[in-house]
Amino acid sequence: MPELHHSLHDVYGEVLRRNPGEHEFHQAIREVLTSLESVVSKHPEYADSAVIRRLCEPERQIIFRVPWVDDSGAVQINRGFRVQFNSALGPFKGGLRFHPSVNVGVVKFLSFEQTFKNALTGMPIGGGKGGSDFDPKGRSEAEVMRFCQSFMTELFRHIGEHTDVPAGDIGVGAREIGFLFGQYKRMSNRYESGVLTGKGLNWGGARVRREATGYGTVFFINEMLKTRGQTLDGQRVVVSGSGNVAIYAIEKVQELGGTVVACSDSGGYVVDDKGIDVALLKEIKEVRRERISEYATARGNHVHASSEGSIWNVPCDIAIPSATQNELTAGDAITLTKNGCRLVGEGANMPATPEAIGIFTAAGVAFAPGKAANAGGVATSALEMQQNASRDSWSFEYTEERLSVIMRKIHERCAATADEYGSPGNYIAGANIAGFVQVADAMLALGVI
Ligand SMILES: NC(=O)C1=CN([C@@H]2O[C@H](COP(=O)(O)OP(=O)(O)OC[C@H]3O[C@@H](n4cnc5c(N)ncnc54)[C@H](O)[C@@H]3O)[C@@H](O)[C@H]2O)C=CC1
Ligand SMILES: O=C(O)CCC(=O)C(=O)O
Repeated sequence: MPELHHSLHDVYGEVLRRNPGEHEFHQAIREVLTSLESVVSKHPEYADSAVIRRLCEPERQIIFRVPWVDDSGAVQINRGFRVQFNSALGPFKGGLRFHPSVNVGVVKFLSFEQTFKNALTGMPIGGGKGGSDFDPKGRSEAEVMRFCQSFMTELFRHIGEHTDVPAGDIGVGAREIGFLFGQYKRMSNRYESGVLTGKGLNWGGARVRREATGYGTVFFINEMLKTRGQTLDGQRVVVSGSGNVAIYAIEKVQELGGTVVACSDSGGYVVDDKGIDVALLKEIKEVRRERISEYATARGNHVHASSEGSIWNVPCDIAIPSATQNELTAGDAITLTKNGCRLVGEGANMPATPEAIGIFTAAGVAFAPGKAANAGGVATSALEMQQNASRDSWSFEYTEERLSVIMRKIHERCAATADEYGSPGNYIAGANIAGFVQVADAMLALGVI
């Protein structure tokens, strides 16, 4: 890991001291600060005005108790979080994650990343993220509903279409957004469509929001390939995860001529050399909510399922990690590179460890960071907010075209910024610097707040 310029080193020291044990948050901050070296040497005003220090401190952090009654009548207690990181560009915006690994450090890293990602979309949205250590796995629909109602009973006083607009993330899809929206409506006595995004199509949701993160990631990868004179046609692709992002990334890769040969869940992975059958995957994951091993059972003998080893052992040209943070390690990066992988696009938030990124960079593997590549989800959420504000509903084709233009512009902006700051082809530097400059300039204009 490179040494930081002394002013950035001091900022990082303060982050470590104030946020002990929050490793993912430290990791996300360190990556951005490393990219800012060239910015502070060109523009010392960012260091002078303490804007970088202010940007590393969330505006507000909310932690609350979520009590609920399970199907056996026992009282369960979970912890709820919402970190409202930065609202210089607009209302806080970002998803809710329900997973046992959720803690304040994870939510802080996600909301910090979200701030830059949202800036890159070019939409007027600030950064936030939230969630709970609630584990939806194995819970009945009635339990999930009671949990969501209790969670919103506290959250509702902190959100609003002009304040903070949550959406889904791991463990939170259209079903959970429905329960959350229902409780918000009941508590506030307002049909405030713009308070949550990812809603169902017949109650204020936007077409393409479900597909947007996965499709957007593939649009971004397609732009990267174009700069190399290539297309997705004939490429062998591995996508980790089998949730919202993964399913629609797989769908779009195959629509554009690539073959996705493997996907996974937290229990293992499947290899299907004929190409993942997306309709079957949707049936298993979205309808039946079953394990990925069921895919192999349903598909027949040519599909190999494994609960040992790593999905990254499967040879591919392109890897799209779309499950969770730090899922792709240095060892995985070495294997992927040896097996001929030439491009990695992050569908998830921070799925590659810093060591893995170092290995890809040294090997000349093109690398797209999540805050740029997966920004299509939140960008389409902003399109949902636009439709809600104007009481409108756009067609699938029109919305997908808007998404593809947004992703092309994000790609152009990251590439141009990387060139401008002396790191051509480095999308990490391009994304971090472009996002930072936009948020920092807005913060400077708003005074010391
Ligand atoms: N849903 C969205 O619009 C967006 C999501 N993301 C990010 O994409 C990633 C995936 O999110 P979603 O698809 O929405 O969630 P999801 O809950 O729909 O799917 C998550 C998938 O990851 C798998 N998974 C979780 N932990 C795992 C582990 N430790 N090892 C292997 N697999 C694991 C799950 O089994 C599931 O297949 C997350 O990092 C999320 O923050 C990023 C941008 C937008
Ligand atoms: O659509 C949104 O507001 C949330 C998307 C999200 O959580 C993310 O980009 O990581």
